[in-house]
Amino acid sequence: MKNANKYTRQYFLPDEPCFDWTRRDRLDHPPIWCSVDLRDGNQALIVPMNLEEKLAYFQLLVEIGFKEIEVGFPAASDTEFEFVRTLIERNLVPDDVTIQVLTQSRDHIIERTFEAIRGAKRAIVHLYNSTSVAQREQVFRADKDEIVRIAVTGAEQIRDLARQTPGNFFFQYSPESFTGTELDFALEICNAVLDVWQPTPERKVIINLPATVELSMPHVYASQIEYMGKHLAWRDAIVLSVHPHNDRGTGVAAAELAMLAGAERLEGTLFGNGERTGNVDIVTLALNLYSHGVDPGLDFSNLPAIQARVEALTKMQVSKRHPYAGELVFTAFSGSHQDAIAKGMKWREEKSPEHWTVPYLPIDPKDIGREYEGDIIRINSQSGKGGIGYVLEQSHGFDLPPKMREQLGYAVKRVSDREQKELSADEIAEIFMREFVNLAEPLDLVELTGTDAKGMHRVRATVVWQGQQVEIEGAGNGRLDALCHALEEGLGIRVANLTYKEHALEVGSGSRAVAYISVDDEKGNTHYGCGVDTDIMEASAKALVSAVNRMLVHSGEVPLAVGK
Ligand SMILES: CC(=O)SCCNC(=O)CCNC(=O)[C@H](O)C(C)(C)COP(=O)(O)OP(=O)(O)OC[C@H]1O[C@@H](n2cnc3c(N)ncnc32)[C@H](O)[C@@H]1OP(=O)(O)O
Ligand SMILES: CC(C)C(=O)C(=O)O
Repeated sequence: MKNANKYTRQYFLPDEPCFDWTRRDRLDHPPIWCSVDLRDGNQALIVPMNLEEKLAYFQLLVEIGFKEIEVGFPAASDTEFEFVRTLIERNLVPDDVTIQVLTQSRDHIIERTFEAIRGAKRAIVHLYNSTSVAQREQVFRADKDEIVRIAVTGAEQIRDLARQTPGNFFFQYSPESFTGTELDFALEICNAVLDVWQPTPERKVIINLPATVELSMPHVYASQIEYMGKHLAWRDAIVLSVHPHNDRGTGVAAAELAMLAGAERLEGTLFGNGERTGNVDIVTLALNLYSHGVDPGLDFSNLPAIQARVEALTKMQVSKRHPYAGELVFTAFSGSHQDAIAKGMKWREEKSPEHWTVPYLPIDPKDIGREYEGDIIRINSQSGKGGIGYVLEQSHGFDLPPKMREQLGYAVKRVSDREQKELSADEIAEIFMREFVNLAEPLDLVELTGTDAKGMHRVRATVVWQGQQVEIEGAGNGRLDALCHALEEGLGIRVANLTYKEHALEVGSGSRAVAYISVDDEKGNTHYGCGVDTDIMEASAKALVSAVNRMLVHSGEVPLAVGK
């Protein structure tokens, strides 16, 4: 990148240390949230929303719980104007919600704005003009006094029209491009506007300090906000507001640090829609607070539904990696993450159901309407036994012994790697059934009968072995032991170190039992099999035969001839 010297710093630092905010590590209450989706978000869309879409979006914002909503720039277009009139005339704004409208500091635009909000129960008139060095020089070609005059003239006109127009109006001023403005000039212009509006603690004015373009690292923005909070006049009659954008990808960090530095109000949008890289994302900010145990005062308990509505109305897509909302953000494909999540979920269930500390998952996906199944653990060739076993257990109810999970894990990874694809829970179950359950090759158990006498169990089994139907018999201190002896004595198949586990299969229709058996071959390698049947005795015999079949196939052992 040979042109780096083309760029220089465009932001300004306070001329005194403003780092009190660094001593705070946590936000303990939410800011006053103001959604600017219908204005800053809308003005950045390829096709801005129409009247019906804006009405539907407004309804969504109200449902989520926003109490301040910037509904548009009424002088921008007939749609914008009509929308504001519709909200007021159809009485669609709840009593506890204040709408906000944006205006430039130009006569006819301010007049049109007041026509739009005539009769509003509560409306904030938001005045802005650009104050940065770049905009003063290049866009307005005006000196500081002229820029202050633009702001003051607009503020006076707004003050006067508010007196003459029916409705209940509050005021907000933004020195647009604040982050590229010298801080003493930002103070001067805000104070000049405040002098016009004469706020009181009972009727405050909002001073909104936008990172119109994010020019610095977030700690610089925080220090700028702290400085303004310390030095603005009329301090007890001001609500200090921020409006971060995300040009450097640190909009959320900037907003959080600004709140540590004293910002009381925050303007942003759902999922960060907005000019260029977007406004700061309120969903992320709210859920970050939530993950620290603070109720954000906004309801995102059904985030997938909110996302679907926003995507349909804005025709914008939320990225698969978007914090909290993205399709993949609660998903682990990789083995060690899956293992830790599966163990963490179990630990929580047993030890601490009221607290959430599950590794790799900053919040409980269920709290925002996400599902565990299919959302958290997904399987591909990077996955491990823990995750694969977890998916099989959650989806199909098989609770495999740990060593057996390992064997299934390798079988599943092989398929995913070979086919280069993710495997669904049903595909994993299919591999499990095919490789481990009720196996009848090369040995097929056709029939098994048994008797008990004086603690001794005897079995007779009909099996198909090497293409022939054979009767075998054996005795032992249990049915499985007797069947092992029958296999050894009748077919020369020797098994050692048998382990056994069983449980009821609760997932799926009908009550079935499942048994897992492992046997060791002569080299000491362990082979697992599984049996499923309505009868537990049948299930365990099938599990043994399945384990033996896997041993025969995988150990490469040549069994003795029939009848030996
Ligand atoms: C950071 C932000 O997001 S700010 C909000 C930006 N949003 C929008 O612009 C969307 C809605 N805007 C619009 O529909 C149009 O721009 C309108 C209707 C407001 C104005 O339209 P027009 O007058 O046709 O054009 P335009 O916006 O180009 O006007 C630029 C003029 O306004 C001046 N101007 C721009 N902003 C302001 C302001 N806040 N206060 C006073 N004058 C301003 C410019 O200096 C320029 O002046 P000039 O004519 O002397 O050169
Ligand atoms: C009008 C202001 C607040 C704005 O949208 C911005 O600076 O980004």
